[in-house]
Amino acid sequence: MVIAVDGPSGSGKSSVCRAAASELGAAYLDTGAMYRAATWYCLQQEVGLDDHDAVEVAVEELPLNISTNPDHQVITVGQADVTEAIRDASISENVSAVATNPKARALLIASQRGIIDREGFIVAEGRDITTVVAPDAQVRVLLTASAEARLRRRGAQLGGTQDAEALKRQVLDRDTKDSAASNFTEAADGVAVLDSSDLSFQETVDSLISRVQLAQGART
Ligand SMILES: Nc1ncnc2c1ncn2[C@@H]1O[C@H](COP(=O)(O)OP(=O)(O)O)[C@@H](O)[C@H]1O
Ligand SMILES: Nc1ccn([C@H]2C[C@H](O)[C@@H](COP(=O)(O)OP(=O)(O)O)O2)c(=O)n1
Repeated sequence: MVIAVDGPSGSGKSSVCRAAASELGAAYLDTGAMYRAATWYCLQQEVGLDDHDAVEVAVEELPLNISTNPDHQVITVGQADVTEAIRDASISENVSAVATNPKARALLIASQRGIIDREGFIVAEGRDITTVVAPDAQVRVLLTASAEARLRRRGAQLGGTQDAEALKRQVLDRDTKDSAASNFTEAADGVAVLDSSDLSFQETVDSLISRVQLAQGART
């Protein structure tokens, strides 16, 4: 069974999907981490992010490894453990350049489909999982939250280190740029909306799990 979750920045995708996968005993795939790792690699190789062809080449040779264990997330690029580094503000502010590169997307999407097929029982989250990567997923959810809730959550998550302007760039402005590559603001046909604005973290996890259990019941 494949559980596909999309949504804007700070809606809770990574934390909610990781917790739900852990409770369900499923694998977990953070596709945003793959775009972040690709961006880290481009910056490390000093590839100009506006140079589309150079970004393509870099993503083609990207030596990426991403774990699918929800309880132990490790992301490596070659020998470098980039698990922490890809969350840096410098990556958040540059990642849209890779995410809006069509060839880079095609390469990463192919890799994501390979991981999903290999795992079988998996919660995969991002921006285009319900629509492009795994449109046939048995559970398809658009996880949303108000802009205010998303800014507040991201600010708290980063320990109050970012000022309001920086947070806006990393959350709202990035969503605007990313919208050019995929539509994650409206639910496509057959995709259920889960609005987490007024839910606690655990209520959001429980809501996702109950949708999975409903789908599991429908299959037996
Ligand atoms: N329903 C919720 N209520 C309160 N906080 C939440 C909720 N969902 C997520 N969070 C918190 O918001 C922060 C951002 O969530 P994250 O999973 O990183 O979002 P995304 O992957 O969509 O960008 C995390 O610290 C997370 O624990
Ligand atoms: N399936 C996906 C996943 C992420 N992206 C892009 C959009 C985002 O700016 C980056 C990083 O995604 P990530 O989910 O880590 O971002 P947030 O944690 O939600 O802020 O990758 C994408 O285009 N398609």
